[in-house]
Amino acid sequence: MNAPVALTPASRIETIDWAAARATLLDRGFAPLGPLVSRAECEGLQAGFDDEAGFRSHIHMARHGFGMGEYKYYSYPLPALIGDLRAGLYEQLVPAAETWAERLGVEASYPASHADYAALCHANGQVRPTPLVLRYKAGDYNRLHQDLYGDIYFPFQVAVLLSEPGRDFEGGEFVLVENTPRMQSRTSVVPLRQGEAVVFAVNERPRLGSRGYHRATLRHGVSDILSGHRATLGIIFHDAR
Ligand SMILES: O=C(O)CCC(=O)C(=O)O
Ligand SMILES: [Fe+2]
Repeated sequence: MNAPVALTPASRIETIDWAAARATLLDRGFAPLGPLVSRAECEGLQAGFDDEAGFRSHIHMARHGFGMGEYKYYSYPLPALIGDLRAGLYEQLVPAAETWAERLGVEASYPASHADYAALCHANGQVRPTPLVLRYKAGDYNRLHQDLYGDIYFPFQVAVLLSEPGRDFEGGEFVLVENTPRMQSRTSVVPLRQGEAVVFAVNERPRLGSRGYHRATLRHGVSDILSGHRATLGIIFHDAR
């Protein structure tokens, strides 16, 4: 059985050990956050995939060379659960984003609230919502990629696994690959159960080397789904051009 998940998204976000999560994120470029979405909500989000309403576009990944599988971007207004998670997670991640910018030596200021951050995106012509739900079946996969949608981007994003490994699908692991200049790639597999979340770098992370911080580039993807069906909720904090 999965651990019970507290009632509201805000209270679930509060139960996360953010000091530890931010430290892991800064150290490795990703951090598992544990249970974030209840089983009933996971099932509800998956069932909603077949609705026409509520989404702005439906992507068949093979047509774009992204892999195999499909995804849909939500339209505004976002479902309350997703809007609440997006706003609540953003606030907890701002301190890490600021440290990150400092270490990378970039000018960046992140408003305290996601509403203000979204307004910045919108003023820059990035007005289309980016939260999405992805669905894969046996044989599908997601090629390593980055979710950049314009000049403005928040350095982290969150993915929530909506299916239960072993029960609903096999294979289909969430993977991250880090590339550092003059070094070979490093791969990380993030084990997730239904409703569990991971926060990870959208693009680059400051990596501590012998001469201070340098940039390492991260990409994420999903290994082959061997059987069954797998779904994910993706929460990206910047909007798209
Ligand atoms: O299905 C996954 O686990 C990866 C989803 C993804 O690419 C994303 O959330 O940006
Ligand atoms: Fe992605």
